Formats: sequence, structure tokens, C-alpha cells
Amino acid sequence: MTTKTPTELTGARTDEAASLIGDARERIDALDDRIIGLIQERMAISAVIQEARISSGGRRVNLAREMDVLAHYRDALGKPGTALAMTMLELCRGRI
Ligand SMILES: C=C(O[C@@H]1C=C(C(=O)O)C=C[C@H]1O)C(=O)O
Repeated sequence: MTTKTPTELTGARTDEAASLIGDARERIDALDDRIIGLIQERMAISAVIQEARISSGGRRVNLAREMDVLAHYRDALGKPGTALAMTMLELCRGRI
């Protein structure tokens, strides 16, 4: 097994930059773990809402509410925010 150097791992050309990138990547990995946990929490809450609506005789999907969610993300993050929200909604209620 070959061990990669910090430069190979990060693409940096100096040890200083490689160290900074390594530290910042650890923070990104920790943030990604939290984001994934939050998405899983959102999926669980969304499922409770959908089950309650379906049990009451309604439909799984509520497009008016989804438009509000999409607008929220677009207002905060711009056009890519819409794409992100669409993916998140698909995770929460499946494909429509
Ligand atoms: C969770 C709900 O049900 C569905 C899932 C949504 C979501 O995950 O945000 C939004 C609208 C519905 O299609 C809801 O109506 O609030």
C-alpha cells in the first residue's frame, strides 16, 4: 500500500496550504455529517405529515406547500437553491 503525501491528497503545492486544506476538509466533513442528519430528521417529520394526510383521506403531495419550500430555498440560495430543494423534496416524498 502506498501512502499519499499531503500534496497528493489536497492538490496544494506547499505544506502550509496542504495543512490548511486538511483542517478545513475535516470541518466540511463534520458539517456534511450534520447536514445529512438534518435531512434524515426532515425526512422523518415529512413522513409523519404525509401519513397523517393520507390517513385522513388526503393526498401524499401538497404542491402549494412545495412551492413555498422551493421559494424559501431560492430566496436564500438563488437558482441552485431551487434544485437543492427539489432534490430534498424528492428524498422526503419520493418521485412524482
Ligand atoms: C410535509 C408535507 O408533505 C409533503 C412533503 C413536503 C416536504 O417534505 O416539505 C411538502 C409538501 C408535501 O408535498 C407537507 O405538506 O408539509
